[in-house]
Amino acid sequence: MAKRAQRPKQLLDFSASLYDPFRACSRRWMSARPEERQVVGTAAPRKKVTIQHLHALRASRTPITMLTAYDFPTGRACETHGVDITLVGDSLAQVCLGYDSTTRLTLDEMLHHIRAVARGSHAPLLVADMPFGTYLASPEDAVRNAVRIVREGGADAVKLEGGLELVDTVRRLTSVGIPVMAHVGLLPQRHVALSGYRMQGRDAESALGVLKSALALEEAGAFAMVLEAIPHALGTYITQRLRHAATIGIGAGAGTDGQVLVWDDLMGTWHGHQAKFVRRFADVKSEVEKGIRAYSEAVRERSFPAGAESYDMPKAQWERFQQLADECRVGDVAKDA
Ligand SMILES: Nc1nc(=O)c2c([nH]1)NC[C@@H]1CN(c3ccc(C(=O)N[C@@H](CCC(=O)O)C(=O)O)cc3)CN21
Ligand SMILES: CC(C)C(=O)C(=O)O
Ligand SMILES: [Mg+2]
Repeated sequence: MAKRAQRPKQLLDFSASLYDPFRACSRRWMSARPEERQVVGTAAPRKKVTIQHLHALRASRTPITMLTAYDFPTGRACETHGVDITLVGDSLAQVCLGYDSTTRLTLDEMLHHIRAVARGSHAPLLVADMPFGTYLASPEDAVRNAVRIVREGGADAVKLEGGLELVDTVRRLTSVGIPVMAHVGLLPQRHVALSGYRMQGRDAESALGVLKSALALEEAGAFAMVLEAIPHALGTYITQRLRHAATIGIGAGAGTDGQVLVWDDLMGTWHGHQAKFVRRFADVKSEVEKGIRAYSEAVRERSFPAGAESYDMPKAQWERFQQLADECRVGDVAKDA
């Protein structure tokens, strides 16, 4: 009895319900109508990740995994393989749409991709970047555009790049019930003003600037924040100074509450410049090459399709067809029509 009181009971309950697939499955089985059971099949459905769950993960020092997704299959992969937060990042401008900067992405383009991801990713918290220029003019403008991201896109929360200048906007969004993930440090949407994709907080003054932004954005209501390209000691320090907002690092060291990477960087399918913070966890690019090479070769040597990959016709029907076909003339076709 005394032993149990010492343990953070609530946190243990969270992790059990989140990660025990059998429990999640059996609960769904009990509540599902028969027609739903067919849809559910044998795969264990995951429980929805909430902001409360994320705070619990932070409190129990369980690292949070966030990964970008840009379409239905990548969204579904995040759902299937246990990612905590699916981010429809505006990096899609570069890695999916071929723009040279995230500043080129429109809200309508973003919405098109959020909707696709949302159809595949149900359990992870679904966060979407607000594209450049959709939250800067005024807090009202930000609310109007964030409402579209939630209502038309199906996102759970929005992410905004910026510091102190966004405090009013974050307060407005959270006050109307739109959860906000902040993004401080390197701000890719401002790469021109920053003279490139440069690490931030290298000297004491600029490090203090990042800390002030982080503290103010938490105070304004951000439930979490991305820390991008800052010294690892600063990433750890900010994480410790925040009272409840979860820090998700990308190039911010191992001391943050979680990590995020761009899908194509992780999979090894991004052909452009690779930042220092990227680790390739898979080599999908070479698999793609292998697949295309083998396919083209098989087509060119006529080994594809094989008999088993083609459709048969009963022999008698084929013989009858040949007779009919031999007698068939253009004039007959016109008469049929
Ligand atoms: N594929 C991809 N991955 C990303 O992480 C990403 C995108 N695209 N597009 C949007 C932004 C742009 N990002 C970037 C792009 C480049 C660096 C980069 O090369 N940084 C230098 C820092 C050098 C310095 O501090 O002087 C590096 O070497 O890491 C960092 C973040 C992050 N986002
Ligand atoms: C890299 C993450 C944090 C992002 O903002 C994006 O993918 O756009
Ligand atoms: Mg982004």
